[in-house]
Amino acid sequence: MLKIKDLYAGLEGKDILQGINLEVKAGEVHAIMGPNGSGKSTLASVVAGKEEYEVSRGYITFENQDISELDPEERAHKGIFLSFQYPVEIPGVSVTNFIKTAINETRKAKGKEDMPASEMLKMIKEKADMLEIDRKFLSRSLNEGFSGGEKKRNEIFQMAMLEPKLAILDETDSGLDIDALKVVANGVNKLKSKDNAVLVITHYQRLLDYIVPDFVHVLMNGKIVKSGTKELAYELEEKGYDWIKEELV
Ligand SMILES: Nc1ncnc2c1ncn2[C@@H]1O[C@H](COP(=O)(O)OP(=O)(O)OP(=O)(O)O)[C@@H](O)[C@H]1O
Repeated sequence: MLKIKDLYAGLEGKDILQGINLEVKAGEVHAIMGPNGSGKSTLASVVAGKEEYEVSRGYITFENQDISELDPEERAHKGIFLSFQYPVEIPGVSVTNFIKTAINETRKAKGKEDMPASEMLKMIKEKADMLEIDRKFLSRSLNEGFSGGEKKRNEIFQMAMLEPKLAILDETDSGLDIDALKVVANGVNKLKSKDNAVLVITHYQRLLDYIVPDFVHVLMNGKIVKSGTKELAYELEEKGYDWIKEELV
């Protein structure tokens, strides 16, 4: 589904990513871990196509199509979803209206009509129930005065509604209390199928107890320096990153 080959990318002429190789197949969950500043969020942003980032070498393909030149909306329409590290506030636009617009824009890009209102309403109810989201929450202005946990819950609601092929979750565990963490993980797990994939960026092994990864990768200085299974996440939790740095010398 997603193939990243020898990717060098960054900002203002400086490469933060220094030769990333990664393949994510349909049905797989990959976790990216690594010390602060190693390039995890940059990788998420580059895959999602954030405009300030430039690719200087290598390529990214999604479903066998080079997406390196596509803008973020086109990538979203193809089914790539990135949860925002710092969600924007949009006063006057409710959670529900925002997602309705997003869904209909995606349909339009595929040449489909708007989703009928009754179908949309049914889907909103289903997904809100699944994620234990209060109905009152749905009519609030997007992210305005949301607590950290509410922001995350809203992101997962957006993801559940959009049903992306590739969901990239960046720092999803920050600010979540343990119950909210379970709800978020539950949402991700319900989205999981043999046809879609999840890339989850996290600092803590804890989240991976709930969203169980097939592969764990360690990013350091813009490179994937080690890959393994979920056991690697336990090892990192216990030992930190220094032992990997020592292995690399
Ligand atoms: N907009 C920016 N301008 C300048 N430097 C940036 C910018 N965004 C990222 N960087 C730099 O790129 C490097 C990688 O940052 P990135 O946010 O990708 O790391 P990260 O692994 O997600 O870190 P953390 O775990 O702290 O969230 C850092 O040194 C950071 O300072």
